Amino acid sequence: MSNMKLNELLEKYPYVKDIFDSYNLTLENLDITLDQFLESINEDELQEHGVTKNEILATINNLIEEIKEIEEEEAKFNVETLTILGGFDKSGQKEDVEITIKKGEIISVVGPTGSGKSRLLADIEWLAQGDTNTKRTILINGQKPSLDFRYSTDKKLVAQLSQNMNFVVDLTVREFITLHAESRMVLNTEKVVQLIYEKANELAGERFDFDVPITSLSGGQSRALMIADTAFLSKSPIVLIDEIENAGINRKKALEILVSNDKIVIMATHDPILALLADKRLVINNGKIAKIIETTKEEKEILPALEKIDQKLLSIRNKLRDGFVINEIYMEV
Ligand SMILES: Nc1ncnc2c1ncn2[C@@H]1O[C@H](COP(=O)(O)OP(=O)(O)OP(=O)(O)O)[C@@H](O)[C@H]1O
Repeated sequence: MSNMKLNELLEKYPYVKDIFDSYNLTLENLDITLDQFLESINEDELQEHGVTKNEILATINNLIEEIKEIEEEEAKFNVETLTILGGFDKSGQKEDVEITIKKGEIISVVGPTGSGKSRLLADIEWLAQGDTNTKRTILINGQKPSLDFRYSTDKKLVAQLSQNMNFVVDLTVREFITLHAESRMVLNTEKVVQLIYEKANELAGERFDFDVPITSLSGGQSRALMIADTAFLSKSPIVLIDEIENAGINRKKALEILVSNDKIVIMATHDPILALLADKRLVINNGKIAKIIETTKEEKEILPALEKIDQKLLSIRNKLRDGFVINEIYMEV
């Protein structure tokens, strides 16, 4: 380590810069080794900070060890595919499916109320191994996953945005996001915190302040916050979304920020727009995946028309909310 040039060291481990900054050490020439740099530091300068060269070196080594451990953990996190092996429907009939979802795909889950959409998401979240009421099995990269992921609170393979988000901790919005960003060791915490706050407000119907307690947020605002938080801070490669449409938030924007090339997004929905935004939809009936439909080109083409109808409905809803009487102008679709 001490033989590494500063520019290589900082490129590989940018956090090391924070250690130098904390001792007010200016890095002028990055083309020298860490050893040479430490040798060049004035002893008096170090005494001011009550630290020795060896202690600085040890701090750097510890930090790098921690980063390596995090990177090894993250490698276990790489999900190329997720496979659902069918179990049994509500009547005990075999669910004859095997579906493999690839990284970068968006899948919607549709079906009547009570048909088993949330159950499918729960099976995925639990990484079911024939041990839920559906008897489904979930494989990751074609294999049985480590079930440690079930109980891990910080290293979750699956991030779940469920229908009800109730906060119980006594933190402000700013404190909540900052705490999470710090635990994720993101660079530029302040910037990320600001970004999440802004995005959450874009998604939420009504704006909320940075310094309000999270317990005072409305259902829609809480979900908007969790969506933005998941989008920018969660490393989970699989994101499950359960009925985003009921929260009164901007659904399309929410999906835009959640979807990224290296994630699998699976959402249960009653909303035709969200359903058609997906690459494929799983149709659930009586507790089983009854059909797997690839979204057709024609279906994608009718999306703008559907969005127009949706906008119209939204504006009528807002007029009603604001106490207006609806007249013919608003009824023209
Ligand atoms: N294959 C199955 N075998 C046994 N029970 C099942 C199966 N699939 C779903 N269920 C059960 O059926 C009930 C309704 O399922 P679920 O809540 O998932 O429906 P849903 O489609 O999400 O409904 P909604 O649209 O109202 O949210 C749950 O109790 C669930 O555990």
